[in-house]
Amino acid sequence: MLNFFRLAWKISRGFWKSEGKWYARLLAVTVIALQMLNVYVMVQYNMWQNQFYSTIQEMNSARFFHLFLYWPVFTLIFLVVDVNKLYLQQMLEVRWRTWLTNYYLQEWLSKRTYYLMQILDYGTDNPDQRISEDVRLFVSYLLELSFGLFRSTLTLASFIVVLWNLSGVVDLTVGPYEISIHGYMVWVAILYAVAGSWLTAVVGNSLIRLNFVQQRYEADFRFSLIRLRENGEGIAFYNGEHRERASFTKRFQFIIENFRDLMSGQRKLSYVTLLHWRLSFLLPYLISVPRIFEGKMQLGGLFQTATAFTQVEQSLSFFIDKFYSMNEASLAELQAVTQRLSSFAENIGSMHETAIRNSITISHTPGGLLGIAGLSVELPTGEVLLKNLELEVRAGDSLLITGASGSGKSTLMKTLAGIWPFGQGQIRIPEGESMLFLPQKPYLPLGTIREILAYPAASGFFTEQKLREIMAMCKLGEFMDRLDENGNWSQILSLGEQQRIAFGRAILHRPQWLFLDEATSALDEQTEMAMHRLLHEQLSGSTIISVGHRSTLLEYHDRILNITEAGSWKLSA
Ligand SMILES: Nc1ncnc2c1ncn2[C@@H]1O[C@H](COP(=O)(O)OP(=O)(O)OP(=O)(O)O)[C@@H](O)[C@H]1O
Repeated sequence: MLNFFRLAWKISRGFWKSEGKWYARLLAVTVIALQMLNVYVMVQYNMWQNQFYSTIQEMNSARFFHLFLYWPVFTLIFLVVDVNKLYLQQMLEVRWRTWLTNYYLQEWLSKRTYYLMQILDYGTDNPDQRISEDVRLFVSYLLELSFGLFRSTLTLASFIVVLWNLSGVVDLTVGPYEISIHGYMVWVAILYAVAGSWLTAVVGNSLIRLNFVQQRYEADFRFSLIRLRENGEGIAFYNGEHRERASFTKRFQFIIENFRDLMSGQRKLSYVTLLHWRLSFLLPYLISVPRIFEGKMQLGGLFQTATAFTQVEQSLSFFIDKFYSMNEASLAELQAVTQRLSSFAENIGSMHETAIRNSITISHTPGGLLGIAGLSVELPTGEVLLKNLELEVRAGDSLLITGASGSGKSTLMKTLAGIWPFGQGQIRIPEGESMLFLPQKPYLPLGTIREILAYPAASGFFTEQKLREIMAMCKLGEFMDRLDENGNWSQILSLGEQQRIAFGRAILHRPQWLFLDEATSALDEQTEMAMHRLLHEQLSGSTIISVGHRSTLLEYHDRILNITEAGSWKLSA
């Protein structure tokens, strides 16, 4: 239990010390103050009841009606306090969740943690679920349980003494008959609850749809996060983090907007449910008041008991529902969520350490030169893939990297892109020159073909005419009329078509350095040659470094780096 509090505080403290801390603290203090006010007014109400019934016992009807005027005042205070307490609690929840989601997104995207987690797999399952579902549950459960515990403790302490001192048998008049019914309040309560449930169902109807939509938005948000995890490599090659971030923010916005509608709907429903709850205090009085005027009964004690009983019963059921029931266990769920979030944060930390430990130094130097000195590329296990590579590639050169399957060609490309941290040596990157990496399986973001072609630039970056021209060159003419069609194109297009889209992207972006990692593997030899010819024509000044198996590629490259057995290599012209 102590460990749970420690972990929960570790996850929470950032928010309570963040930029918006004063507003958050003000919201929390206001909710607590409203809760205290609520309990205070409840005690006043209970005292008012004493006076009220004494007046009835004295058969002083004038004073009775005078005291009765206090009831709407109490009711109004209860309604305004309770409804707004919930609303403010939800405002705090929205702010806290937004902060915590942004925090985890920032940590997950920084230092390419999302990609390192994918290649190292230190046991963080579904990071997307941690960010979308667990953060939501953590914030909502923690607030609900903390405020609920506070309120119930205060109420229980205030009313348990009252109930202890008041008890008795309930006498009831039904028409001409006087009967004593044990459990009378229970029957009234059951009927009243059924009526309340029906009314709640009618007023709360719109909440069902809103909840449904909310779940869909949550799932959409989660799915977009899953896509980043699945396509980590492609996004890392494109440095597409900023575009991904924009897409996440947009989807998260839908969640928050719908949640605001939910909050308004819930506010309406709360007026009904809380009015129902408030009326339940009046009901026993209304039923019994005629007999008091007849002087046949002294019901003050009974109704006081009823009020105190309701308060004590509700406070106690909070403990039972939220704390002691291990089946429904909100606390158990909160503990699990806390555990999942803190292990996720720990794994992010160890990924950041891995990135820092990276002993491959990448520097940016002027002069249009890619220089590699003493570069050894390793696997996370320490196994060496490539030993002591010395290589210089000048602007305008072209280099083909060959070698048996599994020899480490793709890993060398990842190292040059700066996304593979395992190994030693120095890489000098030409300063201020644009670089583009095309992997074997291109990354296609969700959206239209126009957005996909422009990626990682924004969709409006290139003119329609330019896009059509490039599509014609890359033999993608059949999709020209579908430029603005939304779809999961990575599922629709063939790998060859996807690779031609990546070529189109390269020509659009005109990088000074282009790295192709088996980027034409799915094309037939003729189309492959046509694509390379196109690159040479369109990007004549660019340096091209390719990984490939086919001999047809030799024609388009000046030099060959062949990775041979056990990490050795050979450079030939
Ligand atoms: N994340 C990883 N963890 C452990 N081993 C890895 C990881 N990524 C790659 N490897 C291993 O590194 C070796 C080199 O892989 P790489 O993809 O660089 O080979 P390649 O020469 O490009 O192969 P191919 O020609 O088949 O594409 C392979 O044995 C592969 O199993």
